[in-house]
Amino acid sequence: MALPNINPTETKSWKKLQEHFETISGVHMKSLFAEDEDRASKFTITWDDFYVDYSKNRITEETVKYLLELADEVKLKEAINSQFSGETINQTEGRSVLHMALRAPESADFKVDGVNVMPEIFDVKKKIEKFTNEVVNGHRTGYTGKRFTDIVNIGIGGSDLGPAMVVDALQYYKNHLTTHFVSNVDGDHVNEVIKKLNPETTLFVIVSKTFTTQETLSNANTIKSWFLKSADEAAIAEHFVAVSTNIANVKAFGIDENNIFPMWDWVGGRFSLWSAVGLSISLSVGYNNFENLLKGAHKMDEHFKNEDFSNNIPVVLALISVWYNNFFKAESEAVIPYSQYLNQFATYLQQGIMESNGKSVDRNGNPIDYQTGTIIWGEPGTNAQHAFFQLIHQGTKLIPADFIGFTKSLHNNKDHQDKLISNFLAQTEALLNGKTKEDVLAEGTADSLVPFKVFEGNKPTNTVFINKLSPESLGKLIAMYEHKIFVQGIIWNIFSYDQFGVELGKQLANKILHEFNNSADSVHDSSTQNLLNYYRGIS
Ligand SMILES: O=P(O)(O)OC[C@H]1O[C@H](O)[C@H](O)[C@@H](O)[C@@H]1O
Repeated sequence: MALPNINPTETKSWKKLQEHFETISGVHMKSLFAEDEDRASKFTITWDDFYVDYSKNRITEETVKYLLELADEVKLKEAINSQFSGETINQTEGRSVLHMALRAPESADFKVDGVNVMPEIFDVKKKIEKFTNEVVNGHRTGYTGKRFTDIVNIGIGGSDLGPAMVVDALQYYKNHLTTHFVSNVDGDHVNEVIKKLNPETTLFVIVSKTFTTQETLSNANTIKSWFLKSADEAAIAEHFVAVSTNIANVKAFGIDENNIFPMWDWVGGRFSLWSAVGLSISLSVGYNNFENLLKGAHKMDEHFKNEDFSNNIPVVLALISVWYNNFFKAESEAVIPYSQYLNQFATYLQQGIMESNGKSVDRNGNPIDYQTGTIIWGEPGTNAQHAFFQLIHQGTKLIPADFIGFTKSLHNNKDHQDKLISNFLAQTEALLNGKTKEDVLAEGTADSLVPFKVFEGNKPTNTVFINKLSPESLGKLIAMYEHKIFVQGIIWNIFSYDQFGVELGKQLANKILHEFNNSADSVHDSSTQNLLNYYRGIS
């Protein structure tokens, strides 16, 4: 069965939202708060250890009502059911989209082509658990009998960003193994990592869903050659494992069959950290913590699937984002985690959000005349405050922002935590209220400086306050954004699970690479041709 196929701009609710927008776009949120003392609690969802306050948005109850009607009109509920029941909702690639199955309990029933996939998921999970325990406990050793000290994840895109972000985010829970990530085809990346490694004690995890990706295969081959300078071929079986759907290519690379961790084409690369792609997570924080990450994501799946839309965190966040994207014409959204552990979170989300929803044709293949995927960016607070917050506060662009914070710190330093959270709260308050001319004058500011010190305010934020950063709460948070992506793709009537837009550059790079060593027979524009000649002349 196909996904619903409804042009959102032709729905009744879209028209209502358009008219409603005209009445609300000039309203300051300050007055919305002043008019309704229950506003904050009306627009707050509490669920498990999540407290999500979306009251600091340019919305009223009427806005939410129309947005919820939009969700109904585009048949969001049906779409969610189609996804969870394993229908081939990735229609352009003819695949199901079932990363939720990877974090479901063994008793769950997720079917692809009528076959329950839970048994094979659990076979691989058991393999991950056994392998993790053997490496962490030192029962599995390198070719000279020494225990492993270092793990190198070799992958790119979805085979790198998720594991890298999670390993960094969960460093508090880490064991003695040092984990490295090699992704870029830039040889300086792999060589800098190699400098830190001892071949006798390093385990290499090659992660590539397709096992055809230029960057990953180049890095894997470079590492293999370096490794073989100290070890012989037989040692590869002890030091190299692979995660892939392409078993034939993995074997051709020389990886022992027992060292292959399979994945499936119904797991999109950017949603794959829950599969064996997360092997380096499991190795870094131990299998139990990896399980807890999955458990958290599963809880969010249940919330998303079963909760009424008005109280459904991913749905509400997605609708608010559509409101800004399509009515206020906001181009970007910032994600600001008040946790240094989430340093790579925005980078990770960029792939998930922008690769999924960066589309400009609808599900009929027709060009779209409304906005789709938002630009995502961000950095942890408080650092971000000292970098780009000026533009959010006083620039000309509207940048809705998600503020993510944790009520408890992991190292229990109350002094730092109070300072961190006071900033976390103060920023959304400042963005809401701004600072009036009267306030500025009352501070004794010279008249000539007043205009520069006035803050308009009325800048929207969502606050996602979570009890504490743990594998489980991180799993919930990531899954929250995954479902937000899905909801937006449904509303915009696009296919969120293909990424044909990354192919053209790859094809042309291969052609140019060929030309570096062969007489050129293809024609380029004069700019590209000059640059190519310039490189050939001096390289
Ligand atoms: O895991 P791989 O097959 O090596 O793919 C790695 C990445 O490369 C591709 O170009 C896609 O754009 C990404 O979605 C994918 O995650």
